[in-house]
This record gives sequence, structure tokens and C-alpha cells, in this order.
Amino acid sequence: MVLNPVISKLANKLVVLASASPRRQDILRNAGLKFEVVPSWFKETLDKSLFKEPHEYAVETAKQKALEVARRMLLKHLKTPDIVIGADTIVTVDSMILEKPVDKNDAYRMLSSLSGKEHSVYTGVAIVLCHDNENDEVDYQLIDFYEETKVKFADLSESMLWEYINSGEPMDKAGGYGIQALGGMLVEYVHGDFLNVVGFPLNHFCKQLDLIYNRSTSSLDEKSLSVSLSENGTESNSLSSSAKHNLPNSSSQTHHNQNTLSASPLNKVKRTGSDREAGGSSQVLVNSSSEHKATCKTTALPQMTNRGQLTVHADSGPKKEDLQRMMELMDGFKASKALFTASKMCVFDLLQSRPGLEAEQIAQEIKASLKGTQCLLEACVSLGLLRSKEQTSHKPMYENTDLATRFLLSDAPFSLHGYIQHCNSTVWPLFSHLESAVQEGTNQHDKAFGKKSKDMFQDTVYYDREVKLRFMKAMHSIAKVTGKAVATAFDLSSFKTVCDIGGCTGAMAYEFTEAHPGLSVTVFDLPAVVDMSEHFTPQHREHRVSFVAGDFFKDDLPKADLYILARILHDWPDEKVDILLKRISDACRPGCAVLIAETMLDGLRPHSTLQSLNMLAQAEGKERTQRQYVDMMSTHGFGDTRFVQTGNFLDAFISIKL
Ligand SMILES: Cc1cn([C@@H]2O[C@H](COP(=O)(O)OP(=O)(O)OP(=O)(O)O)[C@@H](O)[C@H]2O)c(=O)[nH]c1=O
Repeated sequence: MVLNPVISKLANKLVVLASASPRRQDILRNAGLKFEVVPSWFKETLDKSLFKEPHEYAVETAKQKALEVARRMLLKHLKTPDIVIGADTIVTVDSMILEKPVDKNDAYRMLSSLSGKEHSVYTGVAIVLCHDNENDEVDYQLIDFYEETKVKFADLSESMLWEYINSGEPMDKAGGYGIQALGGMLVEYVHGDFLNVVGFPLNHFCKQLDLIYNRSTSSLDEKSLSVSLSENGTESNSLSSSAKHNLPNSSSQTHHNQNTLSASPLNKVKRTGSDREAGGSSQVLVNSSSEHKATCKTTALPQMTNRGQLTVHADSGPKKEDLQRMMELMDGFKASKALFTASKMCVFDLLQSRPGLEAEQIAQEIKASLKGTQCLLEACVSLGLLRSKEQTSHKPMYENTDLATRFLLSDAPFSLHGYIQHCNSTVWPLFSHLESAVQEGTNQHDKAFGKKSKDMFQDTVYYDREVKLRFMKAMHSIAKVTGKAVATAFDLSSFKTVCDIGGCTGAMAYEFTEAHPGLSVTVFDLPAVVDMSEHFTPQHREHRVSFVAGDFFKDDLPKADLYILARILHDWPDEKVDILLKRISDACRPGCAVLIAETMLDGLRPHSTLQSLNMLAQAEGKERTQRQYVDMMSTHGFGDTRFVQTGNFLDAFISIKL
């Protein structure tokens, strides 16, 4: 049922929500809107001091989120959405802008600053309308607005604050609270639109749609202003101004803006560097038609033809940024192999214990040629893994960068050493047969290692102690790096017993028990794995983790309230995923849940798409989209699904047995 007739205007359009926020998705889905979710990669790092008012910051961030997705869809997906919606929610108190807390202490800082006070919640919304123009290009119109809601918190005691923080709820929410859930208990009153606090001002949005689609169609048909994003003519991007609508008088809490990123001829755009990054940033001096002027980052939208081709001017040669991007892509495998080699030869461990060694000394220690070592060290410096310092002797000495110290030492808490060794010894040979993998649609263990993979893990990994240990170390390192983000993605306070299916060394399980004092976790994995799990038991941790050996396709699953499937489903084809989910569903009572941690294919981020190729070459599965997981889960009686893009390697997704 569609209550609001404007929502139905979008029924046959490709509507894209540029947001990973599950609350925004719920609000719009509940309103009857059909849309695709393409989370924005825009990093929320605009300089707040450049904005006179906090809502200007929220609106600008919303615009950048939406524009980044519009641009990416044209470039990568080669499809033109009709409308892209971006939003950004902030909380303001005592002239501070509060976004999502980075950790528990940050959440404490935020919540204690809100205690006993009234604060404002602003959600900035940007609507990007995409139109094909008569020159076979895409024009954009940008409409933005914001909504303010005032919220007053009760006085919060220390114990209440910490209990709330430890529930995990604050972590992905602006201001560190969720008014729609436990956070509602902290609230004395709300003045204004409640959904605006939750993350999306639905009422104001519908009013805007009404203006766009019902009242001002003629003004939208006005010829759009286009602006060249480069003054030297090397690139002509089309960014049209939005048409002028006659909007009703705003209430004190409801505000709209048009053309804040107007394409007025006064816009000055200077390209600065490559547009390869998510933001594809160009410096834009925004000459706004509304209250503020600000220098901010925006995305240069490419001019596309309807066939998805970039328009290239006849007289312009290849652009420097494009060539650089191509070079980076072609060199990608060399960079990976340089990293794998330096890691395998223990260069980073060596330089950690003896920083400042010269190439000759390093060559001796790693038992390698001087020439080869010099080349490898220089490559590592250029890749940001090592730093070199000139000495008076002109012989450089080397030390680890912070990146190497954090991730490349074999004993660092977030060491990726184990995973890198697996990439080097297993993934690399498999990828050298990628062409066959693509042609045949199957893994390449046979060609790469002479191993038939009838019983996949047994035949390709667990047949040999050394290979098994390497694989377990790889899984262990990834689980340690991703575990906390997955464990704290959702409020798990209603669960007591967890079963981590295929939980390998227990690294993820330990993160769950650490983050949730009330949980105990059973790791369920093959006997060959459980046999060796004690090698990975962490010291100095309270252990509420136990191990049960079994095959999750055959044996009884341990009873639990919550089942974790972290990097499991991507190993298997749909038929096998179906068997496993049916077995889990049979073991679940209503109210039990499944937490899936995978990299979701939505937004076609390179990490996810390449990981999908990896699954093709290495296993029997693939990565999947949120929608595919939602559909699979609902087939097995699960619903009320929430999704969190953790910003880590894995996204998380929880579904409740109905
Ligand atoms: C105050 C409040 C906020 N939120 C959530 O806080 C996030 C804000 O962050 P954002 O940067 O605007 O969005 P995001 O989650 O990072 O998603 P994206 O749009 O992809 O940037 C959004 O989720 C909102 O629902 C609640 O769920 N309840 C509340 O009471």
C-alpha cells in the first residue's frame, strides 16, 4: 500500500538510496518506496569550521554522499539512476557537532554532554535528479533541505551511561544514541519530526517530492544550466542547476535549499589530483544561492553519454589522472607480490627489532642478494610500507611505517601476516588461473596445486598439516582484525548463547565474548580444525568460548540463541547455502537470530568484487548483495533484518527467526 501519492510517482524510476543506514532503508521501505541501496563512499570529513551553521554541514555532507553515488553509478555501473537520495544526521549541543562515536569513550563523551540538556538533531537530505539531455549526456539537478528536531535527555547517571554504551547500540548512531530503541529511555521530550531523529525526515521528503513531481514539472523542464568543470576545456562536465520551485514558507524547523551547489557560471572549479578515490575530489568554491558560502569538497560528475561512454574532447589527449589510474591498476599485482614477498622474508619483523638497518645488512639477514633487496626495499618505501632516511654516507637506512607496524608484524594485535601468507601461497597461484576460473566457473585447485576438490576443505586445505595451519592463521588474522567491528555492529543484549559456525580458531568468538559480557560462544568446526584450536587460545582473556567438532552440513548444530556465519556463506554455492540455512532455521526458535558477516556486493566496491572473484578461484561460492541475503533468509523464515556497513573488511547483517 502506498499512502503518499508522491511515493507512487517514483514507482517506475530507478531510485537509489546512497546510504548504508538500516534505519533510513527501513523508513523509506515502510513508506512503500522501492529503491536500490548503494552506500556512499564519501568520507564524512568536511571541515566543520567552514560552515556557519551546523545544518549546512549536514546538508553539504548529504550532497556529497549522493553525488558520489550518482557519479560512481555512471562510471562503474554504467547506468543512470533517475534519482539518488543522500542524507546525513548530526546532533548538536553546546556548539559541538556530534557524529557517530569512534569508540566507547567517544560515546561516553557524547552522551555525557547530552545528559540533562536539550539538543538539536539535524538531518540534511540531498536529492539528485538525473536527466538525459538532448546531447546524449546526463544532467543533474540537486535539491536539498534539512529538518531540525529538538530532543531533551533526562539526567543520566554514570551507571546508566555505561550500561547503555555497553549495549553496543550507540556505536553506529549520531550523538551516540538510537531514539528508536534503548536510547528512547533516555529521552524526556521530542519537539518535531521523530523520524528525523531516527535518520530521515520522511514528511519533509514527501513534501519535496510533491513539489518536484506534482507541482513544478514545468520548471523542471526548463533548460538546465550546465557548467564546465574545467576552464581549460580538457573536461566538460555537466552539472545542472536545479529549477526554481515555489516552495511554501518554511516552518521554524523545516528548511529547504535549492542550488546550494548551484551550477551558476560563478562556480569556479579547479581540479586537484586524481579522481580515483571515492570522493573523486575536486576543489569547488561553492557560490551558493542560499545563506552560506563555503569552500568544500565536491565530486566532479563525469559527462556520460546514454551508452555510458565518457565524452572525450577531440583535441584532448589522455588525462594525467586517467593514465595514472590505469598504471595503478596494471601495477596492482606487482604491489601485492612485493608486499607478500617482504612479509614472507620477514623484512618488517626484522626492521621492528632493528630499525635503521641499511640494505646490505637487511640483505644479509634475509639471506638475499643486495640488488634484489634494494629493489624490494625501494618498492616498499614507494608503497608506504617502509620509510628510508638518507645518511651522510648516502646509504639509506630503513624503518617500518606506522602502517607496517600495525598490520605487518607477525605478532601485532591486528597482524595481517597470516592472511598475507595465505594470499601469497594459495590465492596467488589460484589467481594465475583466473582466466580458466572465469571460463569454467569453478575453482582452480586442480590446475594450481594438482588437487581435486570433491570435498572442498578436506581436499584443498586440511589434507596437509602445514597447509592447514597456514589457512587457520589466515582466518585467525582476518577474524582478529574484523571481529570487534562485527561483534559490536548490533545490540546483542537479548542473546545469551552463540554458536559460531565454521568459527575456526575462535578468534571471532573471543571478540564476541569480550564485547558482550553476557554471552558464551560455542565454536563449531571440523574435527581437523578443532584439534588445533588450542594453539590459538588467547592469553589473559576470560574464556567463555568452547569448541565442538562436527560438520555443519551433516552433524547436529549446537543449540544457541544466535548463530554466527562469518565468511562462511561466501564459500558455497546457493544450493549449499540453502541446505545450511535450513539446518540453522530448524535449530532456531522464534526470536533466535543469524548474524552474517561478509563483504556485501552492494555498491560494487573493489574489495567485494575482487573477493567474489577470489571465491570463484578458491572455493565454490561468491559474494552476494544485501538483497540476496535478505531473500535467502526470508526463505528460511527469518526477517526483521538489519545491516551495518562496518567500514572494516566485513559488513554485518542480522536476521531474526520469525
Ligand atoms: C540520533 C540518531 C541517529 N541514528 C542513526 O545515526 C546515523 C547517523 O549517521 P549518518 O552518517 O547520517 O549515516 P550512516 O549510518 O553513516 O549511513 P550513510 O548514509 O551511509 O552515511 C544514521 O544511521 C541514523 O539512522 C539513529 O539510528 N537513531 C538516532 O536516534
